[in-house]
Amino acid sequence: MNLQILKCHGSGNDFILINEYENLLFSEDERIILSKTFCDRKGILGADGILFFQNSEAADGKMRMFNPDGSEAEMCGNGLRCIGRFACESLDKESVLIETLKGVSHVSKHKNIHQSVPAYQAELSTISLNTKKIPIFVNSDSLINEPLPALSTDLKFTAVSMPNPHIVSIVQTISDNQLEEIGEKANQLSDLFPEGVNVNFCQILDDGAIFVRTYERGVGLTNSCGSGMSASSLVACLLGHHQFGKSIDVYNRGGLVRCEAREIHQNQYSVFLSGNATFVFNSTIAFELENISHVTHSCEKIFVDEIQNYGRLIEYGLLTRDLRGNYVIQ
Ligand SMILES: N[C@H](CCC[C@H](N)C(=O)O)C(=O)O
Repeated sequence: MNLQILKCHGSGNDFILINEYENLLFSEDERIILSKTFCDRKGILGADGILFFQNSEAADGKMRMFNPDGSEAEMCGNGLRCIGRFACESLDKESVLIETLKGVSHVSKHKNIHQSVPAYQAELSTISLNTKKIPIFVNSDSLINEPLPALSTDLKFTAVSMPNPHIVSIVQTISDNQLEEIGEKANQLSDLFPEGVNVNFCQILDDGAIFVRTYERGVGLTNSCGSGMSASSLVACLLGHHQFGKSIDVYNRGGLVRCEAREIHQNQYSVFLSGNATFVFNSTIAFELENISHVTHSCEKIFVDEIQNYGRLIEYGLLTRDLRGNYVIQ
């Protein structure tokens, strides 16, 4: 079959977007095969996930997101901005409602985060600190800045459902090796995290910004994780490092986003995640589902200006701040 795809990214977290708005193209098993094959970075494409844009009876459109290991996620913050932009442009709207596995999110075009880098804002509002909702099997209703000895002898964690599962640790310095070790261990402990978990290290920077690095369930270390940066911003407010209702610059290996956590009612939260939704290329993929190992693709359009403008944003980030979270001389 020949399949049109759009490669896109949110803060360096990259996705293959497949438009099924007019009609569904794949069975459930085929979606798993596609995500494992097309996301494989040893193949001709490679990505942190596949986003299926579908029709919805409850909203303007629906997002289904699959990780490279074939698992489906309840939320994908960076992907939500990309699908939100695709929906706005396809439906000629400035804002849309996007149905996800466990809720509906508002996505709207937002003020640029940097010249010529259009930004979109996604509202993550299906959030819970209840351990049963995450789920994490511990003997308490919530886990707020507590040790998890099964993972680490010195770090403390806060568990939050976005509604995909996250744990966040506020750390002094970010070690990729330590994060990867804890991330792998956490996703092997099914008696603690029955549905796996995304693990986030969050560094509070001296100018009020934060730096977040994430080991993603079903992926591993990624340039950034939208729901992880949102979870980390919420936890930074819960632990008194930041104020609810104020925008936080969130730096990451893929660039930067802005998050604003709000307490809507007691113990009910929303996080507004603003950042780029960059289109990279359109391509037609030719393959046979029966023998999907043989895939060819012909690139129809490369979004050169968008790629260059986002690259300048990264340079700016590097000039004013090492994206690994430390200041460098300007
Ligand atoms: N790996 C995540 C899904 C993608 C989340 C991330 N890419 C984001 O932007 O939120 C999970 O299994 O929950």
